[in-house]
Amino acid sequence: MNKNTIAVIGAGKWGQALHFALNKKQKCLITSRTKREIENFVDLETAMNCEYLVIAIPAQEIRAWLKQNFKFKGQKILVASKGIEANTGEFLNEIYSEFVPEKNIGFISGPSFAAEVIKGLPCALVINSNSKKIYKEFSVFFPNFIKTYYSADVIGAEIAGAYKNVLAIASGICEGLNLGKNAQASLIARGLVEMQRFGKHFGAKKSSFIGLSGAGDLFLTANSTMSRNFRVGLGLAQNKPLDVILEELGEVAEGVKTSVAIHSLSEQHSIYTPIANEVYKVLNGKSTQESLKDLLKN
Ligand SMILES: NC(=O)C1=CN([C@@H]2O[C@H](COP(=O)(O)OP(=O)(O)OC[C@H]3O[C@@H](n4cnc5c(N)ncnc54)[C@H](O)[C@@H]3O)[C@@H](O)[C@H]2O)C=CC1
Ligand SMILES: O=C(CO)COP(=O)(O)O
Repeated sequence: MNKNTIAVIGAGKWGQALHFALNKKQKCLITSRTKREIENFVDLETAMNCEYLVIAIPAQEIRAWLKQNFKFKGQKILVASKGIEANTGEFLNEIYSEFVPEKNIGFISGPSFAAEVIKGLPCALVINSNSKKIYKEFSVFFPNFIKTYYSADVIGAEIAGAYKNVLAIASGICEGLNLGKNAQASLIARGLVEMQRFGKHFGAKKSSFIGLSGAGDLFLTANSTMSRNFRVGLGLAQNKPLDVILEELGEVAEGVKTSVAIHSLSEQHSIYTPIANEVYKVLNGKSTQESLKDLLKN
């Protein structure tokens, strides 16, 4: 393993933006499945030998990717994905725990559209880890336009980052149906309460939901057409079939699969999650008007 080296794995929108940011203060490598014309692009083996790895591949792909490619040699990992595995309902920290010891892993969260980070625009993010050492070591890599905070609430940050994608779909539907700003603010505020309730069940701290990882990322994503999840909602409001919406999008919208995970986890654990459940149902064919009626019922 090469000491003091860092690589980003996954050269999608977020991987490339993180690579841009992390390449400011020191050399940062990047790799992906297909070769890209990006500065410091390397093959997977070279990247894997770095001491620090930032992994930015979609949540649903992580388990298979780790099984196929990952060999733990003492690397420190920063997970940049936001989602919950649909077919198991497992959180990403649970999946990673089979491959990486807890003291070697952190999760990055907070409001961060890749398109703004790659322009060097300022933002504030949270590195969540059970080890403060991981925060300290990764935070020195970040450039001065990104302020980093520490939190030990891994599950809170994970749930907030994953849940807000589902709520952004709901907010996109609200916008697409022209329900007005009152409705949208109500939806977002109740969404925040809902994700907090869901999180509490799994041991998350309330403070994570009112900070950058929760409210910060939710307000960003649920209010902007820059969000892929929000755009999925806009498409659903126009009665476009989901496969057409996703084909047009051409990038990952994690909320689609995460809604499946939240739906099954909330049924299994009897957690009241009305907004996420309606998103799940609309994604499975329920009309948006019917869904609105059901959400307005007492
Ligand atoms: N784009 C953004 O603004 C932000 C995205 N994220 C999260 O980062 C994650 C990645 O998102 P984006 O980069 O934006 O998506 P993207 O759709 O732009 O790119 C996904 C990348 O993952 C790679 N990939 C897909 N399946 C793979 C597999 N089986 N093995 C290896 N690589 C695979 C693709 O080749 C592609 O490079 C998502 O969980 C997303 O929620 C988090 C914060 C901001
Ligand atoms: O997580 C994000 C911003 O923090 C990106 O959101 P989308 O995946 O909806 O574009």
